[in-house]
Amino acid sequence: MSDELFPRPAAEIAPGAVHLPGRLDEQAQAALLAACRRWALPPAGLRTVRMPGGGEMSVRQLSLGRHWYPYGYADTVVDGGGEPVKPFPGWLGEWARSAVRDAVRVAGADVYGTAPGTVPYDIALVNFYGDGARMGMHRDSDERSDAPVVSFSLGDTCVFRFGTPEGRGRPWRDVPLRSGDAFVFGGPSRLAYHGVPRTEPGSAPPGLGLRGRVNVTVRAY
Ligand SMILES: O=C(O)CCC(=O)C(=O)O
Ligand SMILES: [Fe+2]
Repeated sequence: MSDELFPRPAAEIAPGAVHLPGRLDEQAQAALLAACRRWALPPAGLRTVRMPGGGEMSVRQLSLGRHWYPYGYADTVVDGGGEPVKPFPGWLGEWARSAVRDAVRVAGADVYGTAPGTVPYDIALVNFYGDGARMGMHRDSDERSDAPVVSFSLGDTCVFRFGTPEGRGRPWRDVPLRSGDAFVFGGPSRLAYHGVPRTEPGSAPPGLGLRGRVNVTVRAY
């Protein structure tokens, strides 16, 4: 990005886990945020997720293509009002495939198996982090597909903690994700534990007009 003091290079954080800084330019960030604001409206809009143990996630969420609930996918908001989930937009799948093609340039042609750029992405989870929201260490393991997960970040910078498939503890790496960054994890890291221990309130680019952080993770079922 043009306002970087030092350029942040693309980096492989763990085998098959690639940070792509500045993947979305200002215009693409604004377009994705505008779409998130439309998707956040009811029906099947932004909601507070209740965990089976009775607690609530501090991150508010919505789904596209398939509705995620703890722990599975459904066609309707089965743990809420029962509405059909909003469709997954084809352009978002194209953005994800394009990020995977870039990740392959960093991590190597074989890391995600064959033809990573042709993955039929059909699900997105949109996460909204207000001040103080966080996401505990978890694996994205409710999908049947082993296609790489692609995440796009908007707004406040966060610390993205990326560990191993073996357990939620160390070793892990803490990667700052800024507005416009993408992060791709697949291959040997597809089921790695990851989470967001904190965001930096007020760190969003001033021009974006967002207080908080939005993350969009694109997945194949
Ligand atoms: O907010 C993030 O960067 C990560 C989100 C995440 O891990 C998820 O939605 O499963
Ligand atoms: Fe996740």
